[in-house]
Amino acid sequence: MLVLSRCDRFWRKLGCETGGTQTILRALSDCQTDQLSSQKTESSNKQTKAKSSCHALLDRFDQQYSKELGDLWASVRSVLLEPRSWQYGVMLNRFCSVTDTTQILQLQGFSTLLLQKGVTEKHTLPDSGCISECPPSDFCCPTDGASLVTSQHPQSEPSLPPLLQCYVHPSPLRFPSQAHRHGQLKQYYLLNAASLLPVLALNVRDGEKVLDLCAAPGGKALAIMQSANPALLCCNEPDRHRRDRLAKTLESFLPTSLNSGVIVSAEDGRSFGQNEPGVYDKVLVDAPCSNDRSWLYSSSSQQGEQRLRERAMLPTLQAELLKSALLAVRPGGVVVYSTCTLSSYENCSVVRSVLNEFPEAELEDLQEEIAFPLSQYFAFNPYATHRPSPHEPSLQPQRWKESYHHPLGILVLPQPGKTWGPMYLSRIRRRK
Ligand SMILES: C[S@@+](CC[C@H](N)C(=O)[O-])C[C@H]1O[C@@H](n2cnc3c(N)ncnc32)[C@H](O)[C@@H]1O
Repeated sequence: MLVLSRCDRFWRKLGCETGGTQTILRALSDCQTDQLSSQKTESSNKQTKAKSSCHALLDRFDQQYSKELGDLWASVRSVLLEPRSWQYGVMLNRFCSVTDTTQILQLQGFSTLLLQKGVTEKHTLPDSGCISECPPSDFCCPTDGASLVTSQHPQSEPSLPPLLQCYVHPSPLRFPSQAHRHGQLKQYYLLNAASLLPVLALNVRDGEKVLDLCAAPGGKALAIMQSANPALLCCNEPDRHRRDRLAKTLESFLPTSLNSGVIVSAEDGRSFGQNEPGVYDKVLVDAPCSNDRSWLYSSSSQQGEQRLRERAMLPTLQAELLKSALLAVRPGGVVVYSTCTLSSYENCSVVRSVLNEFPEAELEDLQEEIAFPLSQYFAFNPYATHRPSPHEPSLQPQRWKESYHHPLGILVLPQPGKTWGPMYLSRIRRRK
């Protein structure tokens, strides 16, 4: 397996020279040679480098998730306990040239995962008048260099066709992260591809006002900006250090010409709805949660115990954030609630309690829009991809509220070969 992160030379070339496919291919070939020679050392170090999981958390997960997921827990558990099997997604930045990166990704066997509206539509690029019929791998006008927005000119016209592009690899090949370079936009963002699903469910349209209530470090805010041109994206994060990270992420990926439309705020999300009632068309609540993947690798047993104590408090905070979001969204607008835990206490129980308190809130189905079309890439909870037979009455939204066992959303379950997730998402519309 080729692990590119070990190949500094290659990435130095990519970062500095940003061009010339030949240069990149030469560097790639150097990299492969280096990689082969390092494989022996790597396998001999395998034992010492393995992360160790926290017993207290694993015990708790075993107790809870074997009940909640039944037989599926064994395979989810095997993925969570094997970080070397984890896949990584590479989300491209539409605000700079990604042609070289795209070529490298394709050479490495990556393929596009998510193609959003407009991918095969004809787009007129305002600068050049050039009409490009965009293939999945290249959104820029292929023949007209003038219309290419490059990383050397990061402040160029941002009104490119919205297109959320994420590349994934069938094996756990990790693409290296890009260093921050002053005055240059980054070409891609590494993420768990399941993180894009809440953004797809939010389905932001050009000109909408959007609130990302819990925004740091900013991955989903970036994905929103890749997928549409909102009139306003307010990224809220109360934690100072995390807010600094968020600001840095936004600065590294978005041209300054977008600064007036993308703002950072520092409120406690629980009071946002009261302070700005009915202002937003769409609100994302990517809630603080017990992040199963990373919590499992807590640095000490004390940290693990501490997290278990925090875990008990999370559902109350999450419900307050979701209620606040429902106040902040306009009548007819949409709220997406998401977490990266498998825990039903932080997922459907939170959604259920808020739906019960908000008669004007209506649960929306994500099966047709997300789970069915994307089940080739992601493993969902069985309910999400269950198609009722003609004789089986399908559950109507009203009945979902009453059905205790319905997950009230969809859950991405890490599985061997589809290691994305955990990611829970639920979409709620505020009635007019
Ligand atoms: C799961 S992370 C968000 C990840 C982010 N959406 C992304 O995609 O990069 C949850 C965030 O919620 C923030 N948070 C915690 N308490 C909050 C509160 N009361 N109001 C708003 N955000 C809060 C945390 O500091 C954390 O940064």
